[in-house]
Amino acid sequence: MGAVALITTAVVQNKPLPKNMKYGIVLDAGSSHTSVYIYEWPAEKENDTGVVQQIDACKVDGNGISSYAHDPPVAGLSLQKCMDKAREVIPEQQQRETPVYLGATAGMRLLRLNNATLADEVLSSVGSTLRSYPFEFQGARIITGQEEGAYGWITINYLLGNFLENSGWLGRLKQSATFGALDLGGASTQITFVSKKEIESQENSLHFRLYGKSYDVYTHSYLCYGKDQALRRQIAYTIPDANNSTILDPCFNSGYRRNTSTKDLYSSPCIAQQRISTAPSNIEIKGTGNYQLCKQKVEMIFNKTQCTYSQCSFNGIFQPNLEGEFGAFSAYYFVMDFLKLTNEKISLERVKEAVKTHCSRPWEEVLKEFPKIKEKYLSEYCFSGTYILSLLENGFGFNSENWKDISFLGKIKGSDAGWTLGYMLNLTNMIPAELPYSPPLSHGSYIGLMVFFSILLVFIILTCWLSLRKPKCLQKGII
Ligand SMILES: Nc1ccn([C@@H]2O[C@H](COP(=O)(O)OP(=O)(O)O)[C@@H](O)[C@H]2O)c(=O)n1
Ligand SMILES: [Ca+2]
Repeated sequence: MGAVALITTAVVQNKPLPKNMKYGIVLDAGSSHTSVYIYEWPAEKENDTGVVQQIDACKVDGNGISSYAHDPPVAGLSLQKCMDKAREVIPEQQQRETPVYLGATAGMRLLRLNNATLADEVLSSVGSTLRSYPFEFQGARIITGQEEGAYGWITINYLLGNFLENSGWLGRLKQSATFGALDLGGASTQITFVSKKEIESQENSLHFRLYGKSYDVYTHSYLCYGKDQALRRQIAYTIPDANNSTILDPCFNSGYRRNTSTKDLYSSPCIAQQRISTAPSNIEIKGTGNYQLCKQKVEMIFNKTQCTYSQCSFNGIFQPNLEGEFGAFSAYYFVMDFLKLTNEKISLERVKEAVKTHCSRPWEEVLKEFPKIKEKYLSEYCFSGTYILSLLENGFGFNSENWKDISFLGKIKGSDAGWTLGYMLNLTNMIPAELPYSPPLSHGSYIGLMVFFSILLVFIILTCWLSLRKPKCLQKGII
């Protein structure tokens, strides 16, 4: 009876308390669109790694907030539908203590370069909408390219569980067990990885201490090298003169046609050096679908000639040798997923063949096969595939050898790969510099051991009792 009481007490007394969940909201105000992410984690475990999970993602209708520069109040209104949804997802009693962060990226960086006042107006418009909700508003700001790179790196390694793996004594012996992060947006692209070599330029160097381990990280954000801005630059290279308004473009499938206004094309600061005064006001782009020619045109935007460091990627930017494995996400994933090239066993040569084949397909055929995909996206996969290959190979220096080290990542354990999770983890101080104390036994193992020892105790008591009784019986028998 004593043993039964012991077991019951152990189980009842140590039953885990009902989970007290916490929530956080991050808005990723990208150049092409805004997404609202909702995260959830158990309050008592917030310093563990891998406990924060994305429970909802909502895509805001329309384009990115920078596209509302002509009418800033509408930028805030555009967020309402997704914020109303957040109010439905997060339990009412938790809403007041749920932080909301908005981080704007390269689209807003470009708007700020064009017109800082308009950029401020857009930010205050989205800020006042977010303040009108019952959450704890923590600010709406333009994050730096360095932050964007760093938080993307933190997100994927947190979700992959790499920090936990490195934190034990065995992990400390390992060289580089984190994944590098490759993020391709519409207006900028980031590359971030741990480097053993000296980082020669201060602005590309980050130092982190996470879960008791130090990381020296290289990062760079290339403004204007997101795929939408790169496409503009590629088109701007062949603007015809006033007498002729047609461009033959090898980066679009043959048979594809698109009209574009030069004013719109030239509105971006990324085209500053390519503007010509004699350009017609409207141009018609006609696709010719030729991968090789497209690649040649795309490569014109990488300047490989000047470098004041021991080595550079392009445009005179220092980059140490690539090290370890990489996770490529955002537009890298969307494009490669469409082209069915995310399987890591596919070699670089086969990827090139597949992009070449896609570029050579007539537009009519592509359109027939994918009637549900938005025409803007569908028409740009030839360019995007070619650009991704050029950026990775010609820009960052990947080759047939280390291509296998790139994994194209959409979601990791249910959460989107991107900078938002890392941003929230940092701002809520959820990643400790040192290893948090954790009891040597988990709840399950503790109960298991209690049960085991209780059974052992019963067994010992029974054995003793039997061995003490036996002689008495025998004695009785003799008598
Ligand atoms: N399903 C999707 C969604 C986005 N995208 C692209 O992914 C990119 C996302 O960039 P972004 O809006 O985050 O821009 P940045 O501010 O990060 O430069 C854009 O080029 C979109 O066109 C895509 O190719 N397929
Ligand atoms: Ca982005």
